[in-house]
Amino acid sequence: MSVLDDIVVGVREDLERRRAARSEADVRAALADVDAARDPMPALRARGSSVIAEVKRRSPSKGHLADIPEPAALARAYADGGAAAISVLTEERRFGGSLADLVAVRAEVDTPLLRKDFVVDDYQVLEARAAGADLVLLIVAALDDATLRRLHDLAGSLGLTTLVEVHDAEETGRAVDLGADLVGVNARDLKTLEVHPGTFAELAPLVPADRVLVAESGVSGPGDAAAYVAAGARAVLVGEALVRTGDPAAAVAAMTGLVAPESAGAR
Ligand SMILES: O=P(O)(O)OC[C@@H](O)[C@@H](O)c1c[nH]c2ccccc12
Repeated sequence: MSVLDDIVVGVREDLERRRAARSEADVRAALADVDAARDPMPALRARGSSVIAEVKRRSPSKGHLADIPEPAALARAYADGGAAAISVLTEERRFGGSLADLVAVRAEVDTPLLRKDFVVDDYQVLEARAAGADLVLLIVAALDDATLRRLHDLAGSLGLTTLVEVHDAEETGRAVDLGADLVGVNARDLKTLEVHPGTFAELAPLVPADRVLVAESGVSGPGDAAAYVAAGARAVLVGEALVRTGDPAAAVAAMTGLVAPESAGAR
């Protein structure tokens, strides 16, 4: 079993526990009480790079990254640094997150929020919106086409933006065919956990220029961000480098507003 398959097994167990405690009908009823979802696309399409800053305590590949006793305080720093969106990892077993983190961050900032998890079931999309998320991640490698489309449509019907994550050419084709406006290229292969920094430049030309590309994983600072921007990224999604620095606001600001040099291939 690949690492991804293994993670999804645990995610399904956890989600069935939550569904037993709170019915889907209850979650749907709660949707009436949340503010309309914020649209992250105008900021992501604007000139100059954007940062999607992640609240991440640990990962299967790196182990412990940061304690983050107060996710809201970290999110405040990200917002102050000019993050276009904030990603909150809600997976519990491997990443040490929870939906409670998302709720806490939502109460603190007005920035668009991404629920970063292994979404495989309608229930998770509904609970994301009910918790105040504005975006959800859909990982192409974890979903068959019918499920990918159903989750994408459900998210759209709730006003959620989907970040559709790919790590090879086949998955990129599936994301493009789906009509995904926001495509994330994850340099970390979730099947092996290896990082391949060249993946972004390989896959970017396969994505039509009207879509917004996000470079995900292994971005350690402005130099990496600039390289991705030159290869066609409008945004970088950064976790580890931001949760480990002493000044997350400054770190976000340093990766924001970068523009591709004239010589870079326009997408
Ligand atoms: O901490 P990094 O290397 O900056 O990576 C952030 C983000 O890309 C990574 O957390 C991630 C990308 N896609 C995911 C899917 C599930 C869990 C986590 C991820």
